[in-house]
Amino acid sequence: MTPAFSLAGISKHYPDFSLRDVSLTLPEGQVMGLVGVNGAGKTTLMRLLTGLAAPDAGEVTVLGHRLPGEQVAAKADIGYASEDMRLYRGQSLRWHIELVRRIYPGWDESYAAELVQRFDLRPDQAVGGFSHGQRVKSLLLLCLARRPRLLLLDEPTTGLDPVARIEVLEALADVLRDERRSVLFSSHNTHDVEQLADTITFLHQGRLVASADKHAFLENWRRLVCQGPLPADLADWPDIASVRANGSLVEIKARAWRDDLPARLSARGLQVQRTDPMSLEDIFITAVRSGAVA
Ligand SMILES: Nc1ncnc2c1ncn2[C@@H]1O[C@H](COP(=O)(O)OP(=O)(O)OP(=O)(O)O)[C@@H](O)[C@H]1O
Repeated sequence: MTPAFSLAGISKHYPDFSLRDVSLTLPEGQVMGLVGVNGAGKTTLMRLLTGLAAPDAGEVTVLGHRLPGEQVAAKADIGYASEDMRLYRGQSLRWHIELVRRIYPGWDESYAAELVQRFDLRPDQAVGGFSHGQRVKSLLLLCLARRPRLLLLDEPTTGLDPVARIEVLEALADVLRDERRSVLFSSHNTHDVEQLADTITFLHQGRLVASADKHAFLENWRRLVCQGPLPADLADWPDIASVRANGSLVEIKARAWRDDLPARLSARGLQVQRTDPMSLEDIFITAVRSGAVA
């Protein structure tokens, strides 16, 4: 099956920032969450996928089309919604729908009408009077009703108050459940992507820190609380991402959990007292600090 996109050895350099050697594939029909702090390179990565920016090295292929050469063909099937897209404040949502409908032949009129209902939007009100949440939902509607095969959503929940954030996430979850389209969805917030994504990719300072199936992350990472003397070489074990000792208590974060880890620790004099799963947020922070690379 053709992947929704693949990035092979991508680098992009700006004067004060570089995206370095990123290789990443999104299988068709999957939802990938792209998580990173401010300035991690999320928007840069999205812009490379839309053809708005060209890589300095590596290959970008979107829906089987090589970019930038075949970007016209690729763009017809990409829906991109980002924070800096603006609606015309004095115009209504209906006016915007008409504008986009005329540009895109694949526009699905009845789906647009369904999304107006589902997102609880007033199509005849000027969008300048919409709340931030309503504007985000309007942008999503204008993107989704084109029925693109690949949806790129750049931080759709940023700047929303908690109520609007939940509303947008629920609306998106509904839509994505129905659709099974390919989606790349970026956020600062692991909680947001956790609800929607099948796979999660962590980006930090322009590098891919880790990328895996959401359940694999949760399976592979564990926090262990142990008692005993700290073996000097523990931090070098390849399955251990971090070690913190406080007196005789030792906290270990394991990145490749296997059932034999407690026995191996015990053989070195460290008794495991408890083993806990880790949240995606904790996994992200630990992966970034330990410099784990996908
Ligand atoms: N056209 C450009 N020229 C110069 N620098 C750029 C350009 N575009 C992005 N950058 C720089 O690249 C870095 C990464 O920016 P990017 O917008 O990709 O990060 P981000 O992860 O999306 O951040 P945020 O979460 O704050 O939106 C930033 O330091 C930014 O200033």
